[in-house]
Amino acid sequence: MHTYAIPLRTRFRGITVREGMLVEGPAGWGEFCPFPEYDDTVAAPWLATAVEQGAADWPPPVRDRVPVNCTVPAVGPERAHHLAASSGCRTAKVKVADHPESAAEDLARVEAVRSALGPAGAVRVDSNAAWDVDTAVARIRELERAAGGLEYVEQPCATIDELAAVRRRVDVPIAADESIRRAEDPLAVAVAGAADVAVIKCTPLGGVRRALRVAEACGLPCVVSSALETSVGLAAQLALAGSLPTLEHACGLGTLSLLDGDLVSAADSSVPVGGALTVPHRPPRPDPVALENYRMRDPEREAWWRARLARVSRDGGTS
Ligand SMILES: O=C(O)CCC(=O)c1ccccc1C(=O)O
Ligand SMILES: [Mg+2]
Repeated sequence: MHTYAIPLRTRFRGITVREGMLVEGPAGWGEFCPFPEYDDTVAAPWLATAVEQGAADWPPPVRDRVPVNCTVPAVGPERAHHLAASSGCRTAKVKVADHPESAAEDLARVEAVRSALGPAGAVRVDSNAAWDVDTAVARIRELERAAGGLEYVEQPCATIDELAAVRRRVDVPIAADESIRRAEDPLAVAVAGAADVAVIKCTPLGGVRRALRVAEACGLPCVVSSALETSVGLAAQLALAGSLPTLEHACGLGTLSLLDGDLVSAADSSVPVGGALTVPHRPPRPDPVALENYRMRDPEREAWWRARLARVSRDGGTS
């Protein structure tokens, strides 16, 4: 196994360095990278995803290429314009509500992204559950105007009931992300009429096969989205995106550019070309030079990750 620490190019989700481990199975490598604040119970399905990948136990894909969005973090308008324009993607996902006074910056950012993509592009926003219902309704209307139309807004509020309330009051479609983390969640989202789109991440859900069942239970169009993995973990997400029976929206898997580097060779790297990624048929192998480059150098963090992996492999899945 290998423990890594890769700096982020821009702070994302409050983190500046992505840490995780690569673990080798009988048929390939998987990635174990639950965010540091997650407890062992939450981390357990992340390990299941890595174990499934290590067994190369993925369903056969039904498509070779997956269109992706470029992800625009909470940056200024010039940088946002550059990221969207240079991505080659026709869809952009813009992070908003990064801090309590962000409203004006958010409007400038979506305006810049729209001008970069042109009228034919699609702009979606993600507020990571930051708003209450009234704030969400007000902000979504302003953002929609500034963006000249929004494809959807991802997780405007924290709870399923709040999502349903916002959905009744705005015309912009609602996507559920954080509300879909456990296998029983999608049914709750569906019953409440809380969303138009389901954001599915196989990494926290426990693997490609499990996520496919979750997607089916949702009965909604799905967007497969990254958990900020390296190309090793992104391979599982791409296997999921490749095997969904239908795919109507660009996926949120173009996130490698948020990291300073990768753990595989350039040929195996999941960098979008022409706004799309290729579905891998087997897990990519880590590259020894890259592994050394991004090896975890802090012995305390290294020990922390090894202890976490040991605990979760021993009893994390059962307790
Ligand atoms: O969907 C994307 O474009 C990128 C993935 C992304 O935003 C993300 C990455 C890691 C953790 C949470 C999220 C999120 O969607 O909120
Ligand atoms: Mg999200």
